[in-house]
Amino acid sequence: MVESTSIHFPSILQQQRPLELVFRGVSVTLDKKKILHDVSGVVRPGEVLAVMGPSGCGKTTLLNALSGRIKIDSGSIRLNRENICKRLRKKICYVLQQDIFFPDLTLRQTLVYTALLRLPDSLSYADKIQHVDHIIDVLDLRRCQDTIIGDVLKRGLSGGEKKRANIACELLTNPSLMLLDEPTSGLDSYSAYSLMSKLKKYAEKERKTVVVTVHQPSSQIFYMFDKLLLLCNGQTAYFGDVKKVVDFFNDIGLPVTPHYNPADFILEQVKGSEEIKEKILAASKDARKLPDYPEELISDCVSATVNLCDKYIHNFDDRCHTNAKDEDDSGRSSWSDDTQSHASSTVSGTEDDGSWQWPTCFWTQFKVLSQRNFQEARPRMLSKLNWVQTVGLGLLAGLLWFQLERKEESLHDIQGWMFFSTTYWMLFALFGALASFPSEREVINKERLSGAYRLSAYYLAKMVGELPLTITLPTVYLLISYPMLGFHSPVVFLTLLGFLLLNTVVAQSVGFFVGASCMDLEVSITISALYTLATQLFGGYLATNIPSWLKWMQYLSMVHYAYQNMQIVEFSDGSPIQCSTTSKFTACKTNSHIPVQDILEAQGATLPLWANTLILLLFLLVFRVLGYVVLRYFRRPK
Ligand SMILES: Nc1ncnc2c1ncn2[C@@H]1O[C@H](COP(=O)(O)OP(=O)(O)OP(=O)(O)O)[C@@H](O)[C@H]1O
Repeated sequence: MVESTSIHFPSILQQQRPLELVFRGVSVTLDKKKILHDVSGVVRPGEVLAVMGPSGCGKTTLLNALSGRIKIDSGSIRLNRENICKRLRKKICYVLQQDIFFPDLTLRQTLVYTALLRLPDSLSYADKIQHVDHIIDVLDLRRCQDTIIGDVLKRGLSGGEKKRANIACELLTNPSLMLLDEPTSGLDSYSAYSLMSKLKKYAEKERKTVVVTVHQPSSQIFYMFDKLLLLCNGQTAYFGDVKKVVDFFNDIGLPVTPHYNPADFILEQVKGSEEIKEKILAASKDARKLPDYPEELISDCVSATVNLCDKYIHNFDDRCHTNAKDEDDSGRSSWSDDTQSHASSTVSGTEDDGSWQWPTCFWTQFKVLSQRNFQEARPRMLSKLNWVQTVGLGLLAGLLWFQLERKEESLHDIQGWMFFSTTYWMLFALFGALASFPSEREVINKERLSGAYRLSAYYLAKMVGELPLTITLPTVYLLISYPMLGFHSPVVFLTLLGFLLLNTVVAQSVGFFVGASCMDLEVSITISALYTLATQLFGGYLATNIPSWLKWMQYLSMVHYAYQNMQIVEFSDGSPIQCSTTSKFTACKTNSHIPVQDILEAQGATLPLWANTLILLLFLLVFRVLGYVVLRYFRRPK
């Protein structure tokens, strides 16, 4: 980390007001299990509060509560004496324990897209890029800026680099309050120290309020914190100055062994016997009566004891109004328009304007997300393996049905090629969309929770950004196989291609809808397999004598419509099919060629081209809308 580099924010981002965080008597129950009981603390601008405690004591739950991601049963969480609300949440950034990114994007691309989405439109593109460069230098990420983020399958950034990348994304927006869940986990001692000292300097210099959860800090890191909140079974075991914690333990008869890391010592105590835990918790309760216990944790600032708070109110802009007004404002804010997200680090141009604003307009969000979607999906959708598969199958299909004659004897083969082509691209698109969804969902959820963009902008961008990639491979496949079949009409080729692509895009919508609806990948694969196989059975090629009571099923088969359309085009506009001497078509008794209608009826087709197309478009619309509704109302990020 570049120690000498301080953080310079563009002037528009410097308008952030320092925030004092006060949480008092916070209790949280999850799934009927009491996780936090009466936890209190205060962190002032420029201070770093460390939340420590054994695994499972409720550190992450506390950060979730402070960020507004989970509801509290009782108590209050206030920023500058104001109950936390939607408007204030945008000033909070929450660096999650997990590093959630698109694995195929480079670090620089990730940061640039974050800046373009989360910095206000009033900043120019050049300023945003300059700011990204600056943050890259501050967090000493220049050497790895062009490395992909990576995941378990692809090597990319190291664990420490990912952690810093995670923080860099949040720092970009110059948040007033930073909540960091175990930022040093997985780092070596030097990197951990370096990161914490950078955060400490940042908090001091920029008057930021920082809360971090840590597991086992070194003593060097431990004394870097200003305040400590020690949790034991979800209760406060100690809250106060870090420098006084040793005295606290000494005073209750648990003296810290000399030359022993105090952080290790106190953690061992709160993991000790029930008797010791009781002793510590009782002493912590008694400490609330001591004169140096923060006043704002004793009295309720808003309700009655305004005088106590006056001491702090002068430090801050008194534009922070009462809670009632705020809730009223936020209820009417545009935030509720398109997202259910709350915790955010987004910066909008002006402060305290009473309503929530997206950092960028819809058009910017759509443009940036389309670009990002294209860049993120390209390596996945146009991977070497997919090229090999497409070219290989195009050649194989071309060789299998090579130079087919336009005779009744070849009819079944021509139809076989059409049916294979439609079903193959249906499966490819549907399962492709399904497989990409679980990892994408995590990133979207994180970004929706941070209030980075409208869901509608993301959704539209996803459709548009991926479209060129979705249509590339089927086009190549058709370009290879169609001429090999011996068919040469460019008009027929283009029309067939149109229907093949429509079928592919419809299948992708179904995959996206199923992926969005099912949280469990196995369930979504099973549902998709059932649907696609049923769709094939009722497509009109495999079974031509469908029992009348099951006939309705073919109307749910998207392949049915695409396959029928391909036949209508090929047999109407291409060269006609010659009757055989022993033709099964009655029309061949008087005709030398099979009428198109007879070919279609033999396959159970009844609808004209326009009707099949309209139904395919309806499939597309319905599944796209359903996918949006599911994400908007049923799969809200929590
Ligand atoms: N949604 C939930 N429903 C029920 N229990 C939960 C839920 N989320 C967390 N818990 C439980 O709450 C307790 C506190 O979890 P939390 O993740 O806050 O602990 P932590 O101190 O951050 O742990 P660690 O240090 O291991 O990350 C744990 O016992 C956990 O199993």
